[in-house]
Amino acid sequence: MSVQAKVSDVVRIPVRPGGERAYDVVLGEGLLGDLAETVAGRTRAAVIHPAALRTTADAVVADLRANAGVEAHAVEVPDGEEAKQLRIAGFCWDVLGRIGFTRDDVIIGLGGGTVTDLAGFVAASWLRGVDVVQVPTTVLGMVDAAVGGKTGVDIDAGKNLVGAFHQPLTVLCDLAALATLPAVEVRAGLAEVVKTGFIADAAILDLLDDDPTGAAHLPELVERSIRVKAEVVSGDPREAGRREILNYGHTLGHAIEKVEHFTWRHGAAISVGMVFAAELSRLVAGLDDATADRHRELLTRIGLPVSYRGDRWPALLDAMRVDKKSRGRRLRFIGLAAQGETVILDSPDTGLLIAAFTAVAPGGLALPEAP
Ligand SMILES: NC(=O)c1ccc[n+]([C@@H]2O[C@H](COP(=O)([O-])OP(=O)(O)OC[C@H]3O[C@@H](n4cnc5c(N)ncnc54)[C@H](O)[C@@H]3O)[C@@H](O)[C@H]2O)c1
Ligand SMILES: O=C(O)C(=O)C[C@@H](O)[C@H](O)[C@H](O)COP(=O)(O)O
Ligand SMILES: [Zn+2]
Repeated sequence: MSVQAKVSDVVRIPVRPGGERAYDVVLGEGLLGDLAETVAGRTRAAVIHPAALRTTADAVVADLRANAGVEAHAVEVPDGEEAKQLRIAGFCWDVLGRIGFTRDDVIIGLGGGTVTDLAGFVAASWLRGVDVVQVPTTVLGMVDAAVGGKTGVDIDAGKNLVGAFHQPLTVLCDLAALATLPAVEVRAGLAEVVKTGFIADAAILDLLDDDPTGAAHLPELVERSIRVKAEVVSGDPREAGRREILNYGHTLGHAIEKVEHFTWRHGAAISVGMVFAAELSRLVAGLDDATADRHRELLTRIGLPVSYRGDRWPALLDAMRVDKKSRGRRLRFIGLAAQGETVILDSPDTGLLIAAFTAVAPGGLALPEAP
């Protein structure tokens, strides 16, 4: 495989986080060829990637060596959430040490959200911060993970609990990469697209109603989602306030991921989390029935899960307490008062939390009996 030439129109979406690096998210087909120009002048590049993208990574390395004069190295990491581990960050740091990576060298994150999160974290921590170019190759990576500078790894105590904010140099979303993406991964990415629809851009939901596979409108869905994320992150890069809306569905979603030992896809977990958030919003924020019901209907049509085991409630509640939105002993959720109108649900009553969870637990809660 060789790096493709540019074949289509390119859209540039600005991310302008005040006080932090400004950059563009570039969206089009055949963008890998842009990498040589982007990193020209650097001495070294480390291309962090999973096995599934080995051929692409090798082609990028060859291109950077031949056309940018950069000493490029492929750094292969485990697949999926297995990559987002301190042990794997340690492996990457060892490689960087071995190849003598300096402050003006550049890391390239080539892969799904797990890889861009890991590569971003390695870049944030190596020598206290080096540049990273994000090249997301999944729907989820393009519409969400690679944009906005949240980087990190999972630990036993929970999801993304160790990390840093570190904005990339640029984000290259090459839609051609999605040709090899398995359908189950497309569906997982659509969960974040649906999230963006409910919190901000209702047109997204209409496009998915029209074709729940996403295929008919994929470039538009990706572009619309990136535009929302870019706008939110530009206004609040360090999540001091409004950026929290991007966490819609994530409080329960991340808890499910933890309880399932990170074997669930992120998109699948937040799909259940959004149905729960919608039920809670119906109970405490006056969300209308049509919008609340639309969550379950649309996510089901896409093929995403909308329910979870009732007997796991105590473990989920424990996991939610270390969510980054929690303050002291207060659990906080992102809710919806209406389509596109987010609200903070601060310390909802336990009975209402249980009522909302019961709506996503088909067999009921089946809590352990009191001794
Ligand atoms: N930093 C953020 O703001 C942010 C936002 C959303 C999600 N995330 C994180 O993103 C992660 C999920 O990302 P994901 O859904 O992309 O999962 P992923 O990175 O595990 O990728 C999914 C699978 O697709 C494979 N793959 C990737 N690109 C491919 C391609 N083009 N062709 C074929 N196979 C390919 C991968 O090897 C993997 O097996 C989670 O860890 C989540 O927490 C981060
Ligand atoms: O970019 C954000 O901000 C988000 O919350 C986007 C989420 O989709 C993403 O899963 C993020 O990694 C969650 O962040 P966390 O701070 O809850 O770990
Ligand atoms: Zn997410």
